Order: sequence, then C-alpha cells, then structure tokens
Amino acid sequence: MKKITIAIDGFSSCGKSTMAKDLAREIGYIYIDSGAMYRAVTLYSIENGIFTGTAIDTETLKQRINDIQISFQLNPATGRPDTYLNGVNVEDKIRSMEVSNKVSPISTLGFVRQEMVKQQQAMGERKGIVMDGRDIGTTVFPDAELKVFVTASAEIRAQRRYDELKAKGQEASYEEILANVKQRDDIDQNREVSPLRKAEDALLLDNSHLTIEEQRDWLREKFQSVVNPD
Ligand SMILES: Nc1ncnc2c1ncn2[C@@H]1O[C@H](COP(=O)(O)OP(=O)(O)OP(=O)(O)O)[C@@H](O)[C@H]1O
Ligand SMILES: Nc1ccn([C@@H]2O[C@H](COP(=O)(O)O)[C@@H](O)[C@H]2O)c(=O)n1
Repeated sequence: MKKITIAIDGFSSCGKSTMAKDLAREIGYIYIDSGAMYRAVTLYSIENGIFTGTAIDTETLKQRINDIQISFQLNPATGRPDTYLNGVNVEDKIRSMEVSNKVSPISTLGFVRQEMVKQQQAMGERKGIVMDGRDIGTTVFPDAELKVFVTASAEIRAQRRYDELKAKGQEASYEEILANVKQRDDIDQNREVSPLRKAEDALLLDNSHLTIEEQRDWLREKFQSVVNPD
C-alpha cells in the first residue's frame, strides 16, 4: 500500500503524541516527536551554560547547533522511541519542568528551527511517517496527505499532565503545570518564525471530552479514509 505523511499539530499536552504513537505502531509507520528535538536542544543549552536564568547566548548556540545530534531509538520496555542527545538517552531529562519552562524561548530562534526542520524533512523523505509538533502541517510537511490539529481546554490539558506525573510518582503542582501550558501556548502562537496555527487543510479535533480510545478510533478512521477513499 502506498505510504503517506501524517502531520499532527496542536497545543501543548493535548494528546498529540499519544494518538500519533498509537497510530504509527498500528500501521507500521515511523513516529517522530518533533517537540523532543526542541527539548533536546534546550537541555543541551542548559547543560552547556548557554541558557542561564532567562538569558540565551544565541551566538554560542548558533556556532554549536551542528554539534547537537538528536536521534531516536525504540525502547523495548515501553515500546516507544526514546530521545538521544549526542548518543546519550535523555528521554527523562527532557521532560523536566526546567526544560518545559525554557523550551519555547529556544524554539523561537530561527536558526534552531531551520536546523530542526531540515532534520525532520530528511526523516520524512520516504513518507510512512507520523510526526507531531507545532509546525508540521504548515512548514515541515506542507504537502502531508493527512493533517490534524488537536486542541483541548488548557485546564483539561494541565490536569492530564498532572495525573500523568502523579501516576509516575513525580512531584507536580497543577498550578505550575497550568501556567507552563498557557505560557508555552502563548509563545508558540506569537513567535515570528512558524507560529503555531492550524494549517488551512488540517482537520480540527477538540478532544476535551474524548477518551484516548475514542481519539485513536477517530484518527484511524481519518487515516483509512485517506488511504482507501472508496
Ligand atoms: N483524550 C484523552 N483523555 C485523557 N487523557 C489523555 C487524552 N489524550 C492524551 N491524554 C493524556 O494526556 C497527557 C498528555 O498527552 P500527550 O503527551 O500525548 O500530549 P502532547 O500533545 O503530545 O504533549 P506535548 O505537547 O507535551 O508533546 C498524557 O498523560 C496522555 O496519556
Ligand atoms: N514542531 C515543534 C514542536 C515543538 N516545538 C516547541 O517545543 C516545545 C515542546 O514541545 P512538546 O511537543 O514536547 O510540548 C513546544 O512548546 C514548542 O515551543 C516547536 O516549536 N515546534
């Protein structure tokens, strides 16, 4: 069967990766979490003294951007890809609140986006890919055969993330998560380069009141209607 490109964009913590990963596994496509790539650049910047407090040393980051190698490897225990930064598994570190609080300013930088988009386009060259993020349907794969834009209320998204952290036994504050979700949405929507917005030809999904299973079925049906239109 001919392979297609699937772009899933939307607001932070709305369930993009949950649905993207499940569909990719089911249909045998590659799954790429593009947000993990911006998070890895952010972690690199923190660990190398490039992002201290609220200041980013953009000149140093620009010089080093080609030294930042990001890759993904399937974790057999979770059945999902883990993120590697220069060969080191950073999957847990990139999900910390410190990285969440700093990733959106890093993502506003044009040279960072240019490098990430180049790598993402190379990953999707042969199609058969599900990628989620903020600019996949608008910038990375504007010709994707299936584009979805996911949204849910900020409060519901923060609650889901809070529940997830609690279930993992991690310290979490609902208020802090809600503030982070709102702040990232604001920066992501208002940046100059590739701001978060729905591509004109993307299908809109508000999953505020859908279960994970319902949204999975919805996406599977949309995929089927693209690959088997009759
Ligand atoms: N429909 C749903 N109902 C309840 N919980 C959900 C639903 N969809 C996803 N979740 C849960 O919400 C949390 C966030 O989901 P997920 O990580 O997929 O979001 P995301 O949009 O990829 O986030 P990010 O923007 O941080 O990459 C996870 O704990 C996930 O299990
Ligand atoms: N295509 C993308 C993906 C992500 N970002 C930025 O990274 C942040 C973290 O992404 P998550 O998907 O892990 O939440 C996000 O808030 C954006 O700032 C991006 O710019 N473009």
